[in-house]
Amino acid sequence: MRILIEGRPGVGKTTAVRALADGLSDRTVTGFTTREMREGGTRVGFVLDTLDGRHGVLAHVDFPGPPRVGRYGVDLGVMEELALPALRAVSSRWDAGGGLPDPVVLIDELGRMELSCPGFQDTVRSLLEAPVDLVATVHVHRDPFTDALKERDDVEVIHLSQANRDTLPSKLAARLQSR
Ligand SMILES: Nc1ncnc2c1ncn2[C@@H]1O[C@H](COP(=O)(O)OP(=O)(O)OP(=O)(O)O)[C@@H](O)[C@H]1O
Repeated sequence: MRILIEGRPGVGKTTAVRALADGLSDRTVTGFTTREMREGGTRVGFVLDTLDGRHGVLAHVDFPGPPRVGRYGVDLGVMEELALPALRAVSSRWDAGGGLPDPVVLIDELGRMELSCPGFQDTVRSLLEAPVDLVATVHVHRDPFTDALKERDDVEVIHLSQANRDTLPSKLAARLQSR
């Protein structure tokens, strides 16, 4: 199953992915979420949390970059050292055996900062060709990488809104648990 959860900024994508992860007790869940970092009411950056409890500052107004995305410098080391290992943990299953059993990969999100890491784009492409279930959040605006994913026949796009954000995680969990 390959699912993209598409939603506008702040609609509840991270909250939905965390709720989905909590609902997948029968599956091995791996991946990451990203959340805002605030100081005195102002957003100063983004923190990346892996689903196995590691975290790092992915982007910050004080980081020089490169790359820079908007006001933020991105620390690609956080993608390479935290995000990519969390995603590649499943890959040994088809490359060499011995990877995670019955994995579901959760990615929050396929955003501009994350996609500024070339290795991340490659890893997502590999995951889409692999025998793993994948659920990723994605922004609504146009972008060549995410537009191509949304157009694939084997990818289901679900639009997240205030109307379905409370019920979607348990519905998706039920679909993924029963596989
Ligand atoms: N189902 C919900 N019910 C009530 N509040 C919610 C719900 N989902 C999210 N929120 C609130 O909305 C805010 C944004 O949520 P969240 O960070 O999950 O959104 P997001 O789409 O991931 O945002 P971003 O685009 O910044 O990544 C948070 O304050 C969160 O508590």
